[in-house]
Amino acid sequence: MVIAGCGAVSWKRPLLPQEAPVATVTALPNHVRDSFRCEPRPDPVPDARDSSDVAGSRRALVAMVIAATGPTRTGRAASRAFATSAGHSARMRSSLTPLGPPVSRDRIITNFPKWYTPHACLQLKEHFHGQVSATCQHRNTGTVGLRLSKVVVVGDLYVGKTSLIHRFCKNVFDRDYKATIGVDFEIERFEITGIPYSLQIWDTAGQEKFKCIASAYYRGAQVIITAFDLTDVQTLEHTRQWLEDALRENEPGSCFVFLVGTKKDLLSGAACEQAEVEAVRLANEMKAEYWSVSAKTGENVKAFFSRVAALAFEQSVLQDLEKRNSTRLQVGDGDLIRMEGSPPETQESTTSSSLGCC
Ligand SMILES: Nc1nc2c(ncn2[C@@H]2O[C@H](COP(=O)(O)OP(=O)(O)OP(=O)(O)O)[C@@H](O)[C@H]2O)c(=O)[nH]1
Repeated sequence: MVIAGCGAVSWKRPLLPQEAPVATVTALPNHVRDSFRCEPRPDPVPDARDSSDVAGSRRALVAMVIAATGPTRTGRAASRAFATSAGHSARMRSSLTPLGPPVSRDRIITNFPKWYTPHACLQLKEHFHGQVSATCQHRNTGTVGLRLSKVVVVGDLYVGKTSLIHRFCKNVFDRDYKATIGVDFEIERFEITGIPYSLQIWDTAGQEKFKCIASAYYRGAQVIITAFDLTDVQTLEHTRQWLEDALRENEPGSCFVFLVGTKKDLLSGAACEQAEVEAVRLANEMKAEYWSVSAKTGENVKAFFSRVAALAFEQSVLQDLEKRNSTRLQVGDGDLIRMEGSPPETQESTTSSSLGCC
């Protein structure tokens, strides 16, 4: 937040749940500013996996608004909002194009990325599920390649959520702290076993006063990342509450959960090990996968997000296959296609042949 003089404050207006990143507004009139204060929860967030076109057009609109208002705004937050949104619209265009430009080489995943520690990981296996590999080989992944998986990053203020996302998405690190106001997001495109796949990574504000805005964006998450600062044990303790809040907005069992210790560069070997023991214990309680990372040095950042993308992708393909199979079974087993007067054997053979031909 940047003080612009005379009590005027440069704001990044909190996103409406259906919106993309937003213009920074300088010197908001009080009645407008009041309307941004914490209100009852806004409309439900549309599932990110189904709303890319809506978000894309809104994002383009927002970018235009920002372009129009840009010169009147001051402060770092303003330029950051502009840069971010412009980046979004460019990136979004390509993510909406099914056969868009190839992704950069370091976003291509061919082998299942490994866990950080086997003591707190969601899956020990080192290969994609057999069915997933076969489906991808035949390019038969249905709509998975066109979808976005929503990833929500939560945790106390100052733990390094924004820095982690920016290191991965933009390969930058900023030592100056700029609080996130409300939410922001990035879209990252991958190619996983030959199939295009995108993550929509939501950065939420850790400050208590913005929590009610941020929590409106938890819904529809396929992945929840709870971040804490490895040098501040209190932030680890608070992850339990952050996770509870995020899970409350989602279907039970529908999210992958990660616990991420940040600022690994600030700890020596022994101190880091000690902090990790505590974190792994909590990760197991939370049924989360644990990672230690450093946004400053970049250590483990790419490996971590690759793991997130692979797990989310595999789950999306499996869900898609399951949906297709259950649709076939419903058609095959339903009364609608039962042939009146057919003997039971004929009915059965009708059912199996209808399964085989779909
Ligand atoms: N040394 C070191 N500093 C870091 C690292 N990650 C973040 N920081 C610093 O920690 C401070 C807070 O980082 P942010 O990424 O803005 O924290 P945040 O969790 O997004 O904070 P909120 O937006 O308020 O929720 C900044 O000054 C960063 O430069 C890291 O890996 N190593």
